[in-house]
Amino acid sequence: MTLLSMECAVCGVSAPLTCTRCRLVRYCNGEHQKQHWPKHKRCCKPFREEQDPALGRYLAATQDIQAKQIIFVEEPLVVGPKWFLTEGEKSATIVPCVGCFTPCRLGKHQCRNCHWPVCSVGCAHESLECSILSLGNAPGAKSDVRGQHDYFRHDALLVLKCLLLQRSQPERWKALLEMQSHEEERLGTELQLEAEQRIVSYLQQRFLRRLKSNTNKQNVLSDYEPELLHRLCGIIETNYMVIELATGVELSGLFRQACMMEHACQPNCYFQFDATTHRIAVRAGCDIKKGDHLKITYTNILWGTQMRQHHLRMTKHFSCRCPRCEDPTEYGSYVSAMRCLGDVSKTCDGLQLPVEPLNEQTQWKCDTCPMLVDAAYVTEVQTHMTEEVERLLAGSPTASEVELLLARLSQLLHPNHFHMFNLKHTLIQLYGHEPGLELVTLTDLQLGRKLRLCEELRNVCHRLDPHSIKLAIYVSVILIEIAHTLEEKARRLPAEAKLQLELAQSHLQQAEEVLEKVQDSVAGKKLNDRLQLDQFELDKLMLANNHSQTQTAV
Ligand SMILES: C[S@@+](CC[C@H](N)C(=O)[O-])C[C@H]1O[C@@H](n2cnc3c(N)ncnc32)[C@H](O)[C@@H]1O
Repeated sequence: MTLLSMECAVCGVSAPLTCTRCRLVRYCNGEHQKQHWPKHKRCCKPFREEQDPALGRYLAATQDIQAKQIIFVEEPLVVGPKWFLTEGEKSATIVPCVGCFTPCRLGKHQCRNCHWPVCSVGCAHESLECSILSLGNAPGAKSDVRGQHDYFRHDALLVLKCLLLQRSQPERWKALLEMQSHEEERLGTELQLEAEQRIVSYLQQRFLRRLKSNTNKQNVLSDYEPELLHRLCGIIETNYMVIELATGVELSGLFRQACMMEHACQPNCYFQFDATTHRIAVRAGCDIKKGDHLKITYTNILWGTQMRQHHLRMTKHFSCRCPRCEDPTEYGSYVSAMRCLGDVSKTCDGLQLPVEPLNEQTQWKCDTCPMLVDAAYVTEVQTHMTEEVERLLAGSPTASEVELLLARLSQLLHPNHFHMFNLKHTLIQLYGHEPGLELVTLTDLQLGRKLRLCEELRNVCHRLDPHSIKLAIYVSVILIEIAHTLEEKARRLPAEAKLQLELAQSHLQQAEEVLEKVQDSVAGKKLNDRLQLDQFELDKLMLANNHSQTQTAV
């Protein structure tokens, strides 16, 4: 994907000059740049960097910004392999090429100098990085696989890439060290312990300490002490952004400006990557007013407040105080709400909500009876349910298995609770697709249930993310499934066919618009392909319906 037009903003010919302030608009000559300025100044670099004791550095709009407008585009300070690896990824036989990050088989091709895995013998990588990696004793391609996994720790490469900026790109190094690292908050935490074992001591023992005894390389780096490496781990953990390539490969990147955007549980910006240059484009997800902060979401906005807060505290070391976090109902979505079970003498239909949502130890109070429960009870129930839901969803369940768990959880949870949401989102994709449950075979009751579930889910998404900035994939799936259901209703009720088909068409158009935001992601592309087919099929259906109506009229 090319993020920016390469043509002159005035006459459209290929343009060599760029506006030096925002670097977003191009011109073929100075005359056209001058001519365009009265118009361009209304959107040229519409933000500035500011500082706040609680937030640190952040970005604020200096003028009104329209939805979808590109706010800025920037080069990465550093891009490297995925930062947070699951246990499975740590022991995978397919690993990123040390040169271009293309997935390659461990032991197939190796760099001639450092012996790290490469996609092909000709794929070169950065020479300084290669010379440091060549200080290690790489295991041979035929050696024990566990030994190879232990040696080729590609997540540690990201830290090495950061470290090498001190020599190769001093400007970027300076910008990197200005980033928030939360060094003090990390001291003694599990995150720091893990970083010590997996990254810091590994880089030190296998490569960096050997610099001292190597007369040619002694002065390559002025600082590679463990404290600096821990600081870099903190910077990465606090700031890294996930870059998803069209191939499905996930990389991690650090960006000077984009990483300054603060977190909010309802964001107003989103970003897209150029897979070739790894540049990032930050866009407005909705209209942004002058003075508003530019905000993205660092966590999963479908989680309830307690889980989001926990995740942000553990990884980013702050407590979010956005309006959603302060609202026990989370904008009326009730995604954390539990059902009140009443007491031994009386059952109750009320809902348990956190008294102080920002307090991890808060009590939960019923909105109908005086019943209070402790945070520990809620956490225990939630943890148990998380395990059950994850286990079920990991095993490609059938619709009836999902219905069973839903029925069980509905005794304890609000229908919109995030666990219920997850199960229902799976269910709408099973009704109409599961073998034996294709649309034509669904009973009217099942079809009606599918439609009701879709509407419930859409309502939750709208409350949490009214502009579908973070939930674009979820929302487009819901819209597409609504369209399928309406098409099937049209087939069953010829008298209403025209209306139902037009409604289906409008849902597919909405899905297309929502998908624009995620057009560069693998899931977004896949959904978009499916949407094109659906639109084609719907057009055919509409034509056939028009034709049969004309025939009837004649
Ligand atoms: C990606 S950095 C953002 C840039 C950072 N403020 C700086 O000065 O470099 C993330 C850190 O910014 C701070 N931060 C971001 N959003 C915040 C929020 N909503 N409330 C409090 N602190 C926030 C936290 O310290 C967090 O770990």
